[in-house]
Amino acid sequence: MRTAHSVADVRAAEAALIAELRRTGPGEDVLMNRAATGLATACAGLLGRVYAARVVLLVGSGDNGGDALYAGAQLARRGARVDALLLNPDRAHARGLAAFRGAGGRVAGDAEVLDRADLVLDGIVGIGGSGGLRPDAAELVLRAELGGGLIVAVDLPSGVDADTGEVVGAAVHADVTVTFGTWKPGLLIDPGASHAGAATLVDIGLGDHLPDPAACALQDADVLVPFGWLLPTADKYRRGVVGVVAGSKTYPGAAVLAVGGALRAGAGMVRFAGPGRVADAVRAAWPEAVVTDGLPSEAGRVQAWVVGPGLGTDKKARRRLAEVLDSDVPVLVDADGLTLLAEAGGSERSAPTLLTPHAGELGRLLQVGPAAVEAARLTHARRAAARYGATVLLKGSTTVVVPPDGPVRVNPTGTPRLATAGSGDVLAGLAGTLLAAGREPVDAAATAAYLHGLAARLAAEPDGAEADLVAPGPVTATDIVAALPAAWRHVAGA
Ligand SMILES: NC(=O)C1=CN([C@@H]2O[C@H](COP(=O)(O)OP(=O)(O)OC[C@H]3O[C@@H](n4cnc5c(N)ncnc54)[C@H](O)[C@@H]3O)[C@@H](O)[C@H]2O)[C@@H](O)CC1
Ligand SMILES: Nc1ncnc2c1ncn2[C@@H]1O[C@H](COP(=O)(O)OP(=O)(O)O)[C@@H](O)[C@H]1O
Ligand SMILES: [K+]
Repeated sequence: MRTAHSVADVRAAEAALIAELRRTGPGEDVLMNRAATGLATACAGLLGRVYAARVVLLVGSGDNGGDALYAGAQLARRGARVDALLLNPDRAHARGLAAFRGAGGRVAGDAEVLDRADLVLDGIVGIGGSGGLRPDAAELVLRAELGGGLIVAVDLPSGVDADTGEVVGAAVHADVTVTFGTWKPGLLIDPGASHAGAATLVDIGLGDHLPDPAACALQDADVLVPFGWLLPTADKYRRGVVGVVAGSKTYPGAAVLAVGGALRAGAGMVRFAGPGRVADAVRAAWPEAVVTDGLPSEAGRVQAWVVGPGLGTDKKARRRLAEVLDSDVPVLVDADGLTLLAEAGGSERSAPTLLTPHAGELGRLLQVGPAAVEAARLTHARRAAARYGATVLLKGSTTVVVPPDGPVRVNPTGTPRLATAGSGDVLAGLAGTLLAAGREPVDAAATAAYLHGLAARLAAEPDGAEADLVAPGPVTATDIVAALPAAWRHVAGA
């Protein structure tokens, strides 16, 4: 699990560690020196040959600039030609600047050095930042970007909000980000995540001083293949019976895709309830589904419901949604189900509810526009979780899962290949089965998003989940369903 901590928690952990270090001996700037050593090592790796390389530091007035200066000093000692552009010369980190000068680093009088740099270190602002870059900093960053050298962000790209990934105004687009002590949520969540480039973590010893994370991102090893599959005593009820209420005359495909996602998530049984023609389409595509063209209440007992994909918003759809929400089992509400839920202002339920909106649907749930949601994904997902007393999986360029309390999950397997009609229906079925198998909503949602992204990557490039962006060829929602077994095998290491 990749874990990220809030700025407040990072600061508290740093203070505790510094106090401990002071008791046992080492003096000033010891953490900053650890950070700078990790940073200089990463830069040396990127440069290949440090001797005679041209490095420029963009130095703000806080400790982030201090990191850059100490790292610049180390590179200068190894023979790099290092120039520092001080945004606020009177307030640059004094000891860092002295070390930098002592190592042969130079303070540049002109931004021209950016035009010829092999590598630019962005030490303008780190976790102490607020808002976008100030105009003078933004001008230098633009020049650095045009200069064509590699841009390495110190701790996080300046202008990105460390706690949320929000970017208000200008921000650095880094090729690489070297972050210290722990991940920051803003490096995992868009738009911040797309400013970070390839991000790496340098350990500075905060370990024991860090509390529970604010956000986590699953990795392969965290996705547990349901044990029930392997038990000789497994039966279809123990593996999970999921009910799917989806599709309409206009959108029969949504039902077919949601049922496909549910089946390929390993359901013991998928029960489907939908109107005649939709039921026929589901029967034809998935003979293994147990289909009724009656109401959800006539479908038989299930351990979780999925309601909403392609459902429509007419009177019949309302009735179906109401029946499902009245049940005492976990319910996943998606798509048209969310539009109806937004109209109703919510629903009182005894069992957990999982909402899976995209930005437009989340906007409807909160009466704000989709652009506002995209710009502040975590903030809005949190608001919806609180308002609706539900776990919220917000889809899009970074899928985030917000439980009513506890750490947020951020999905690392997402790929723009998923942005194809019907792929959300597959995700709904997939997450619904995991709910039916007894997973907590946050776990069901995060695991489903992880497998969904992985399946899209594997559909594009069966030989490697990592290669998805370079592999040619489009991926359809049906391809994602077909690749789900390969995604399970991938996480199981088979
Ligand atoms: N505290 C510690 O022990 C450690 C801190 N470290 C570094 O210290 C950083 C935090 O340092 P600080 O708390 O001094 O804060 P920062 O250096 O992140 O930023 C504070 C300074 O930036 C200015 N500023 C704020 N928003 C700005 C914006 N949008 N545009 C331009 N300037 C802006 C502020 O006026 C202030 O002078 C971390 O990100 C990390 O790089 C590391 O050295 C590890 C150890
Ligand atoms: N830019 C993107 N990067 C990664 N994933 C994306 C991107 N855009 C959309 N997705 C994913 O694609 C899926 C689309 O779902 P949704 O919007 O519900 O579409 P539909 O209703 O057509 O099925 C979601 O899983 C979402 O997270
Ligand atoms: K920075």
